[in-house]
Amino acid sequence: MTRTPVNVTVTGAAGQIGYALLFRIASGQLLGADVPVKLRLLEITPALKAAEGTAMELDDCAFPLLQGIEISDDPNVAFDGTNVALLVGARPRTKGMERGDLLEANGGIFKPQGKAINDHAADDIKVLVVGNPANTNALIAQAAAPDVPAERFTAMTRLDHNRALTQLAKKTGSTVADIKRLTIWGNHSATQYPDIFHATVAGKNAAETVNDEKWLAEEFIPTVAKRGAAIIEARGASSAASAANAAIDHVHTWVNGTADGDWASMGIPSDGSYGVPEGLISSFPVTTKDGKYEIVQGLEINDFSRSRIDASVKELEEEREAVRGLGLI
Ligand SMILES: NC(=O)c1ccc[n+]([C@@H]2O[C@H](COP(=O)([O-])OP(=O)(O)OC[C@H]3O[C@@H](n4cnc5c(N)ncnc54)[C@H](O)[C@@H]3O)[C@@H](O)[C@H]2O)c1
Ligand SMILES: O=C(O)C[C@H](O)C(=O)O
Repeated sequence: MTRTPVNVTVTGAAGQIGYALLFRIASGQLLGADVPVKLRLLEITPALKAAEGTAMELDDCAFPLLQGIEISDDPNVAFDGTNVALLVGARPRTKGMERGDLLEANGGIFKPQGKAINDHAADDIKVLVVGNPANTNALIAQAAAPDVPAERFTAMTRLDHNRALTQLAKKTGSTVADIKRLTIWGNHSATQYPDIFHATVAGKNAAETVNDEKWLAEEFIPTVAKRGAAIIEARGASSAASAANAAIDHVHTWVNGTADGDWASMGIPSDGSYGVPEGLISSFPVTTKDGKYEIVQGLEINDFSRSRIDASVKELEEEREAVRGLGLI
């Protein structure tokens, strides 16, 4: 194998998403079956032993593409020379915690990580934020990394995208492979807007195929937007394997490109497209090629979609104001 290994850092590596993610990265599913990787696991000090246990299991898989594992509780070490950073570890909301407290606690994680990325990561660094609130955590990390191009900081809405694909496939009696051009707009939260007006099912417009606005408004959108809470209710823990799968999809698509005639959803810094204020990290339809993404332009946004996109964007603006008020950006 002659290729230089790609350094991939995973934060929160001893957590449940970390456990579902690391083996897939090491097996080549993140970047490609011919791309060797070196893993850097970042954890808080009390979780280092658990991360070591995961590293032992990774060793025991004898993955041909895995060329090294380093474990650290220091972001300056974990992000040194890294090419792909998956920021998974975050502070969950606990009982009695207000939203402001949650944002502040996560600021204490994502600000130093952003700075460490700024100071130590490789020039081609790509960052995916998974830890919630993902869009605003990405904004915090980005603000702490002024030397890294802003567009390298992204937030995960691919799980929402995948959830929407399956719900639409079930409704239309098709398979997810039949569906193209679905979009998640806005925040990775209950205000997100899964949009099927530009989607196609087996080549036909999805909204026309469904032809059921009541289902769209009262079943599809709430099912997708509240799926995270439904999983927590059912499992007693938040989604892990499906979140890890979406992280794999997000980075794989970013690096390897979207298929002709299709697009994906990514939380990315807005350039002002579709009336989303510049700089907000909001989900858009994107095509990707050669490791770069572009927002799909020229989509007609009807009134039904407009009000829902605006509501989610408003929430993102409020989160941005809150972290600005806390001096985090
Ligand atoms: N964007 C999405 O679609 C999506 C989906 C599912 C879950 N999530 C979020 O992903 C995050 C992780 O979920 P999980 O189930 O793996 O949680 P988890 O609690 O099982 O694991 C989190 C890990 O992060 C570690 N951690 C905490 N602070 C850290 C720091 N400063 N540096 C490094 N590691 C740190 C913890 O020690 C823990 O091992 C949560 O915020 C969750 O809400 C997002
Ligand atoms: O961790 C959560 O709050 C839910 C998660 O973001 C999900 O969408 O499954």
